[in-house]
Amino acid sequence: MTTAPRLEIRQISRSFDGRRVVDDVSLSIQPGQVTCLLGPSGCGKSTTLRIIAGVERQDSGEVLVDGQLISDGVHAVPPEGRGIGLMFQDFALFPHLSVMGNVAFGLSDKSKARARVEELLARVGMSRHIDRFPHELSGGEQQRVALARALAPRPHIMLMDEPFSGLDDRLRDDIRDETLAVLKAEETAVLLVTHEPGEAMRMADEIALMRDGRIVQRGAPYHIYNAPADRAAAAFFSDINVIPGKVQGALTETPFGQFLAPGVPDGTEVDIVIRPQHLKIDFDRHGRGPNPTPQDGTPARAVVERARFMGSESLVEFRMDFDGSALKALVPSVFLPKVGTPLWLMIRRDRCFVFPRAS
Ligand SMILES: Nc1ncnc2c1ncn2[C@@H]1O[C@H](COP(=O)(O)OP(=O)(O)OP(=O)(O)O)[C@@H](O)[C@H]1O
Repeated sequence: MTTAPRLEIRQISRSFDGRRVVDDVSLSIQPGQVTCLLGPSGCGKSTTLRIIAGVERQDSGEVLVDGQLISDGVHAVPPEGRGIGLMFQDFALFPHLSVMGNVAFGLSDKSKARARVEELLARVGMSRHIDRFPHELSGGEQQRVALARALAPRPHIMLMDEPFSGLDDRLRDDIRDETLAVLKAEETAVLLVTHEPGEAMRMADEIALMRDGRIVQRGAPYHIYNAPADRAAAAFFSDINVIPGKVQGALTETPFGQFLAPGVPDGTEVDIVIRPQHLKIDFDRHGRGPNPTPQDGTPARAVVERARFMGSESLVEFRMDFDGSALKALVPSVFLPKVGTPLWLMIRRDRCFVFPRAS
């Protein structure tokens, strides 16, 4: 038996001043699943979230909760009737209410409120602060209380818009992990908006990558990172190297030998994309490089233009002998070559992506 997704949106669109900022967006989320809506600033993430929450209306498309239609652009269940919890970056606590008062705020059955508040505060590690007021708490503590408050009415769905962006890095990692544990334990379906790929990869069961109002790719973090839909999708997650080529007879010529481009018509310009951590470096042996292996392919000589120590890694920038193009490699930081050193580069062919060049 298949059960309806906890949250489903179908072909949602919304325009402002004649510009489509949400364009035919569909998504579905199961109980206990975290989906991250990831994309650059202004791509339409928050508008999508606001439509689901019911504080913005769509021009077309449907929102369903547990298979029930709650909004189709004409009829809409009001925000408070949707069973949806919200947690936004600027969702401040009520300053005049204690932690207890804040977390109990959305609970209608006051006789059971104390037990529920205590349960949630224990879960977010805030039990001993139950009688404090917001101004007596640190930013991270306030965020935990905000999470407890959002979860108190047992929402089936939680919408989170950059909820951790006000926190410093270390605290943010801890609170993210705690939040995730609590949301999973409560079987809440979560849609989290972020523009940070690191946050999405850390939090998400599924990432929906959004650009110019559209979802350009959906999948598990591992899949999106390792099989990006296009060059921009690859570039969103890390620095990339782009080796340009032109296809002749299903092959393209590069400094690293020929690359297969099956099914690509002759004359098509392509970009071969590789992340800097997938370049290998080897020493120059009096003008000769390492012996090629089938996986690494042909090595190519290059000269170090810049090398930066970055803690656990070094970022080394090269100028290729073949055509003067520039490439970057991320290598363990025990290796920090001097500027001007000739070295040999190899690229992990199984980690390269070949995309037709975008015009
Ligand atoms: N009420 C509105 N009236 C006019 N334009 C709007 C309105 N709300 C949003 N927009 C525009 O729609 C586009 C998408 O905005 P949205 O807030 O959804 O993007 P976002 O991806 O969440 O960005 P950010 O990460 O910066 O919050 C932006 O160009 C924004 O200026």
